[in-house]
Amino acid sequence: MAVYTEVTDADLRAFLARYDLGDILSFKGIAEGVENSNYLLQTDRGQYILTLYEKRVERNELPFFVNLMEHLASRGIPCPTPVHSRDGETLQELNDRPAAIITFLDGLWPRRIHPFHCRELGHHLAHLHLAGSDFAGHRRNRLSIDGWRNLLDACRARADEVFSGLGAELEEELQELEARWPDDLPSGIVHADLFPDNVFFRDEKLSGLIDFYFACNDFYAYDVAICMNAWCFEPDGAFNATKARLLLGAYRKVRPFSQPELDALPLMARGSALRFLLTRLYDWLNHPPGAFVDPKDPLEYWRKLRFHRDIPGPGAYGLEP
Ligand SMILES: Nc1ncnc2c1ncn2[C@@H]1O[C@H](COP(=O)(O)OP(=O)(O)OP(=O)(O)O)[C@@H](O)[C@H]1O
Ligand SMILES: N[C@@H](CCO)C(=O)O
Repeated sequence: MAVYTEVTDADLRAFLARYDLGDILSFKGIAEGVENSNYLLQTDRGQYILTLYEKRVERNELPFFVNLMEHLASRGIPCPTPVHSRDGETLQELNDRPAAIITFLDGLWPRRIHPFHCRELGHHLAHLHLAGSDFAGHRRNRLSIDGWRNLLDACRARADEVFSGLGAELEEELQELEARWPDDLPSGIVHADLFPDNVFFRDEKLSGLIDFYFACNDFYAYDVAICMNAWCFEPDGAFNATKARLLLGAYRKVRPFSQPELDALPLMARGSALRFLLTRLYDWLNHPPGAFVDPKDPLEYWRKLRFHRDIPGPGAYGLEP
């Protein structure tokens, strides 16, 4: 369910009068997604997504996200482009919410991951990192290591409701990451949430990258590790080294890893697993009964974290050192 704010035909007509998008052919709410209200809009000029930004996206950060999409799209990244109103604006108000119209991207997100998806992803992720390198905006990653401490503090007292001892294990893991987390790896704009439901494919080719609302400045290798965790484990929890090799191999052909980045990959993967474990744990412990959206499984990420903690080094990802 992702239509929190209703938009009537009259609201829509008044809103679209600010744009040069032609005649409305159809307009309907999109069920997928949880953060914002999204509508699919078809006019005689094409298809668009109208997003009304709900409470979880901070208003003062919207220009960063919208300008970033525009910048990346202008560099050839297959991401949505914000549509300008007649007076040149990309952000507007609709029904007391900030709102934007972005271009529609063709394709479907993969329900089942095949090796070719990982190769395509690695290639496009590296291009995204390169394309973001001359973007003028900056956004600190609030869900990086200092943010994990706040999240763990908020969950610590009740973590053992998931399993006895989880709280202590998380504390130990975070302390080790705090002691070892680097501060000098190559960094820049990262997507930070490039899960399969944010990546579209057509005919085995990547056709779209969406949902830039966690994008921020952080280590490139951390973004790679987020993808490895989200794409290279099988539904039964087994790590698929072939998928990782394809993802990392395609990435490094476009943007080679430095030796410190390669060495840091297992640590980045642990950090990235802890980040999603903690946000899922927080949601799992705090979701209201009967909420529309079922919380995602925190333990999936606990198992991933343990995998990366137990490997001897980045060779386990199928790469030459
Ligand atoms: N530019 C686009 N082109 C085509 N479809 C899109 C586009 N943007 C969003 N969608 C569709 O809308 C759905 C929800 O979008 P999105 O994932 O950005 O929602 P959200 O509520 O902002 O985020 P989250 O997934 O974090 O809850 C997507 O699954 C996709 O079906
Ligand atoms: N991709 C996140 C949720 C949305 O950011 C997760 O799977 O926990």
